[in-house]
Amino acid sequence: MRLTPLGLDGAILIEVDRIVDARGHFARVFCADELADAGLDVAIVQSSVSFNAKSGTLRGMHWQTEEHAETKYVRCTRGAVYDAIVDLRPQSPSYLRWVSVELSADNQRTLYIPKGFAHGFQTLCDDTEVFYQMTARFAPDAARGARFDDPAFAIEWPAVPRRIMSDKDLGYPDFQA
Ligand SMILES: Cc1cn([C@H]2C[C@H](O)[C@@H](COP(=O)(O)OP(=O)(O)O[C@H]3O[C@@H](C)C(=O)[C@@H](O)[C@H]3O)O2)c(=O)[nH]c1=O
Repeated sequence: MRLTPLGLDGAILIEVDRIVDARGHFARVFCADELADAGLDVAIVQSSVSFNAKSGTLRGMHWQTEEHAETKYVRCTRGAVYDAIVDLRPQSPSYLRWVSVELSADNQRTLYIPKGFAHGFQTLCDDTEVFYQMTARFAPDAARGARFDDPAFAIEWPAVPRRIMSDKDLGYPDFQA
């Protein structure tokens, strides 16, 4: 695996090294020992799948507060997404900055998102599946969100003819820094 820092403190892009043969290829996408040696949090307690029927579906921006804060490993296992994260840790050198990466079934990348970040994605094609693993269990009372177009972050999203979003995600008030 190859680990590349993304410019926001602690956020990392994990890429695979493919071992190719006549059948196709093999690649490791997660190794607790190797990732822990690199300083990553590997204490995964839940994994979830998000299926998105239509291109232009946007979920986010989401996080959990305080003791429920979660590190996430995010992969796209079918189709492709534009994935965006925002550093919401006030003490961080990258506070309120965002980055995006394209994750797809083809590129087999994993986005490592530390605790204290908001996370969201927009699908780039129909029938897209996102698989993600977390180090904290889902805690609805600790779940928080910010609007994808919040001016405090000004994330640049790919243009789409129509964005498909939940009412919850459309309704967050402006983020209060
Ligand atoms: C996230 C989550 C939701 N749910 C339920 C709550 C609700 O009834 C239904 C759909 O929830 P949501 O609308 O919040 O799902 P969704 O918008 O897909 O939420 C996800 O968005 C991405 C961007 C993330 O980063 C994830 O951590 C998660 O917050 O599933 C669970 O039971 N467990 C979970 O872990």
